[in-house]
Amino acid sequence: MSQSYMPVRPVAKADDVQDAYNHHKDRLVDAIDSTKSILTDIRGFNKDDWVVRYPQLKEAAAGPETLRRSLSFADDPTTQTPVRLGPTRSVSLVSLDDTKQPTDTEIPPLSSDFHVLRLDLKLGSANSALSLVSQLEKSSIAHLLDERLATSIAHIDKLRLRVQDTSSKVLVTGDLNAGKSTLVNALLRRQVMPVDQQPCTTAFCEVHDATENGGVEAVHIVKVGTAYNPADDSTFTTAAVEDLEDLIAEYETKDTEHLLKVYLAGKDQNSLLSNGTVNISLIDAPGLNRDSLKTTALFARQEEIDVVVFVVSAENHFTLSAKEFLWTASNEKAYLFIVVNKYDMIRNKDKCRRVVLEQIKGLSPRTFEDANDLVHFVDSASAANDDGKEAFAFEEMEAALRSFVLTKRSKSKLQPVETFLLNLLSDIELLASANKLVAESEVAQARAELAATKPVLEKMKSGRDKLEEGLETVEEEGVGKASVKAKKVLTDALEQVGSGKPFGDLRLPSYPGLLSVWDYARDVRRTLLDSLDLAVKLAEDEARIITSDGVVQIKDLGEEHLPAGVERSRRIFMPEAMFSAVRRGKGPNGLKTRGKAVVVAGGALGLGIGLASRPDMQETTFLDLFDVNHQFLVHFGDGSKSSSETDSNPGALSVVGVGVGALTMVGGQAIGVRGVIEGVVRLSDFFSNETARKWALPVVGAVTIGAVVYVVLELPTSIPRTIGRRIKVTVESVEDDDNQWESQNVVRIGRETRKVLRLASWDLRERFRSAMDERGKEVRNAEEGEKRALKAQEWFTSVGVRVGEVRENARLGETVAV
Ligand SMILES: Nc1nc2c(ncn2[C@@H]2O[C@H](COP(=O)(O)OP(=O)(O)OP(=O)(O)O)[C@@H](O)[C@H]2O)c(=O)[nH]1
Repeated sequence: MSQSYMPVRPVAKADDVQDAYNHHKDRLVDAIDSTKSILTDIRGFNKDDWVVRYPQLKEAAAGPETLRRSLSFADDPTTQTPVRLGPTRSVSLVSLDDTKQPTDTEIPPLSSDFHVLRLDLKLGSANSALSLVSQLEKSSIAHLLDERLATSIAHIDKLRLRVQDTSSKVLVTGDLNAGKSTLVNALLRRQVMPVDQQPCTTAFCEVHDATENGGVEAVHIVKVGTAYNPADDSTFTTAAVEDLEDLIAEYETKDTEHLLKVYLAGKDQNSLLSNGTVNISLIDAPGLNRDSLKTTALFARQEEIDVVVFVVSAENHFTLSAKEFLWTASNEKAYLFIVVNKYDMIRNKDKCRRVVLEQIKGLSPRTFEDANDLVHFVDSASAANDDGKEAFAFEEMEAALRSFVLTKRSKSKLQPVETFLLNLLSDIELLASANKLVAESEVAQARAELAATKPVLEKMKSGRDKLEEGLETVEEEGVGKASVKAKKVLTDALEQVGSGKPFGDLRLPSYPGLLSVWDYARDVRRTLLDSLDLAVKLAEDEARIITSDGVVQIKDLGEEHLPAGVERSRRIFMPEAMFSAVRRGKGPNGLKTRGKAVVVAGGALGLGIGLASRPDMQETTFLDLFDVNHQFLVHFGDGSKSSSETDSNPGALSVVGVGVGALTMVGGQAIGVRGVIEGVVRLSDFFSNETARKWALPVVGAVTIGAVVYVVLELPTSIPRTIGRRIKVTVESVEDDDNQWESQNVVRIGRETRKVLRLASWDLRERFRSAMDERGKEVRNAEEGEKRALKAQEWFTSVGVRVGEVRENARLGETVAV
């Protein structure tokens, strides 16, 4: 008697397996949901908050530093950071402790590369791939990663469906006439499949619960070449369950394989189909022979076939076809469930068992290793009727099959999902911990940047008003000084010219004699006009010096207020360009200059607006020689200047005036109005006297000659005085004060000074403003960067925690007890 017949509470064991399976399944579904939510969150974070970096780990050399890896990122493969790889593939920076020899438990069991989230960045040859990777930007890698995350989420959804799928298919196959249909019927607790001593099963009969067909018992004959859909009756023809035997007999004569879907109602609660956890459908396959072998092998390979039950007759052992099938199937499915049927017919059961097991050992070693659970010796024919040890053996086999289905499902459906989840979670952990390191280093970097830029910005902010004040002061002081200086120089010059003296180092021409008096007057006029122009030039030169000084002060202000690293103004102040005209067109040589500016220096003179260049000022008139009107006014002055003075013609009174003037000046000094009146009275007395009248003519003639002589002799000194006075009067006689020569020049010099200083100030202000804007932007960026990196640091830490929780809650990685 075999030990397999010993009672081992098979049903209780099957229940345990079922419970374990259900727990395993539920935990996996939870883990799948949590992992999916983490992946979705990473996608969202990658999209909205942080460009997730894709880490690459390189193995360190073996030896005491086994735990060390170097971490780099796909977008920057050249920068490598030494890291320590934790047991769950979380990475952390290498610390001093890591120099110690790692213990066995610390050695990371997982490889350092990604499993699920691996990006296929290596395109083309190794060299070009390297250059490609280095060219990939952070964002494009993040995009690739996002796609990979999306694929993983889609895959996870499929896994969830697979884990929750309760349908399971058990293919019953074996040698011809081995009792497959009898076994299926016994498992169904109903005579459904035709049983005959002759080989009779010619079609694949897939038995389902009638609930899958709306509770209706029926046989669906699936049309060859169509995808079966129970809801679409164009994909099958229907027959009654009772007619199954006839149908199968009918197919016996035909060559093509058929698939029959058999829906059964009112199934036995204890049958294999009512598993409670999975809906098992039994497929009764045709007996194996040369013709059916290939088809059945192909059928068994289908993914939805969870378990292959191989039925062998204890009487015949394995045929060649059976061996071939078992060999192929065991290579693919590893474990097979073998039912040695018709065991009742065997007398020497031990020998039979030994021989059969020996054969199984050769054909499917792993099935042999688990023979107690996977190889069963039964009598299917009497299982239902018998309640003795045959029935017990059958029951045990049934329970074992149920457990095996679940165990197989655990291995074929749950285990791969669990492995996938474990890999995915450790990928997430690697991704999160590496990004956490990046975030940490970015926090540090942002803080370092802030430490460098914030004080500079603060200093600029607090110095802004001071700079503004300084620039205003320089401008106002410069303009003030230049104006005051100009006013003084011009006033002095005008005073001097007004008294007939030239200014500066200019000299009056020497008197060439009476014959050239006209030329003399012209030259004197020119010299005196040049004097005023010279004064203007001097005032301009002073303004240039003052402006240069101001420009230097502005430069100093720039040095004081502009932060290091900001480019200083490249403008070079050219004092000679002040008060200059920019002429375009013709160069000094008369050639056309293309758009090149020619600076004509020399202020008012250079601009052609000097007094000496004004034709109206150059004109020499008779009045430059004898300003009789002036003489008269000096001696009989009405106390006010007359604007008509310059253009009045000499009349009789003027002539008298000249004479009187001459008279009065004979003595070398003016005798005053009273003296003149007295003289006139005496003259009238004199002319009323006879004798006097006789003498009058020669006396008057002598006096006139004397006067003329005097005037002529005085010309070298009187002409400069006269011309100077006239020039002074002319430049001062403009009605509008602002247009007066002096004030006009003072204003012009002040304006030009202001223009230069303002330009320099504007330049500095602009530099200061843009530097401040830039520093402000840098500070803002660093602050935002710090905030973002801090958030990322926190977020990736939480991802690590969540991954740990998922792993722990689902008890992933623990061996599932079945
Ligand atoms: N004594 C005994 N006879 C059995 C047993 N199982 C099946 N038989 C008989 O063996 C014959 C063949 O049984 P089937 O169930 O038709 O065999 P099968 O493997 O389905 O045959 P095909 O599908 O036609 O290859 C029938 O006469 C059964 O009564 C068993 O365990 N003990």
